[in-house]
Amino acid sequence: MALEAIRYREGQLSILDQLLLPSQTIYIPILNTQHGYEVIKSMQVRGAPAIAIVGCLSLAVELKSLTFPSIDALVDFCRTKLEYLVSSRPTAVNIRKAADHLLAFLQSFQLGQPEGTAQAVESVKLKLIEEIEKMLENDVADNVAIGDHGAADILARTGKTRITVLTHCNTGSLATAGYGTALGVVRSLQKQNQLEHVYFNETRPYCQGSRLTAYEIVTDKLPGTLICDSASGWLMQSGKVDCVITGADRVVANGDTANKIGTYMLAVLAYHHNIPFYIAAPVTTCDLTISSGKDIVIEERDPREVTNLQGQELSPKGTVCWNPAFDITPAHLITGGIITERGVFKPSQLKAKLTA
Ligand SMILES: CSC[C@H]1O[C@H](OP(=O)(O)O)[C@H](O)[C@@H]1O
Repeated sequence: MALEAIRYREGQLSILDQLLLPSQTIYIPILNTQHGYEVIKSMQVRGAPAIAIVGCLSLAVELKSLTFPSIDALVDFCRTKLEYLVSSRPTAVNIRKAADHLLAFLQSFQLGQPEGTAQAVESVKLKLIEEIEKMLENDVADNVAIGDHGAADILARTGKTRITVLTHCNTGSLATAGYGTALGVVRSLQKQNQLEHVYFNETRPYCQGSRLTAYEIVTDKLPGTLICDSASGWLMQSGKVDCVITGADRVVANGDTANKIGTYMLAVLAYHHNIPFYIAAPVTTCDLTISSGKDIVIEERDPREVTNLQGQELSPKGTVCWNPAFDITPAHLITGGIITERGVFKPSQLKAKLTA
């Protein structure tokens, strides 16, 4: 069983420091939203679903030790903390959607009794904490459904009984509450004894593939091979790859998708080689408020993440570097479809299917 990115037991939250994997397995206690913000910003915890869950759980942990004079005061406190957490990383939408959901949840009580007795305020606070805690179980269940829907679609589309997958970045138990999204599809194929092989990209510069996905593949004894990002085209040209599946940080209304830098390159290569390209993501990663990918904010990170490798200077001082953390894959290149817990949808169908 792969390591847990998030540990939440008896109201205590800790996260696996993914900057230290695979050489060290260190869990960091998270006591409040400031800690939550810092570990998300530094990418000690990362992955669109995991970011949302850790951010919101850090609020739940902070709330436990606090009391509020009124429901208005509780709502104002939570709004301030959630907006701060949302500002930690701009591209993944999950934490934005989770914050909006929790604020709407709170406001449903506020309308009734903005002041409220001390007992009523405490009761609303505890209900909010329960609502946040449900995010953990919901995410794992969503990922298993994504995995099973994706496996069924690929088997039907290819007519094959054993599937070889190419994937990018880390989308497994280290990016979610468990099982994973694109790597969840790999796990479902393996569960059904229909995984021939999974090739996974190192995913420079953060190396989510060579450090994190490799960790999950080795731990779960999956038939996998690590490749350099630059080997992706040559592998596809070999004819070994039946499908390419990646995760997502934000899928917008027309199906355009933001994901780890290098995803667009894979989609273009897959299109050239006529290999189905899938995005695997829970509905919590879909943002119908944005009509197309041109309006998605792409996070740019410290160039030293490129010019340094685990503290080793790779490039001479003065090297100019551009380090976008994500890119946008246009819907027409997502030829396999968007795999969600509700089913696999053509990009053009997504909005209608999610609003039906
Ligand atoms: C299921 S994780 C989704 C997504 O998040 C990763 O980005 P990061 O490691 O920078 O948080 C990557 O884009 C994954 O595909």
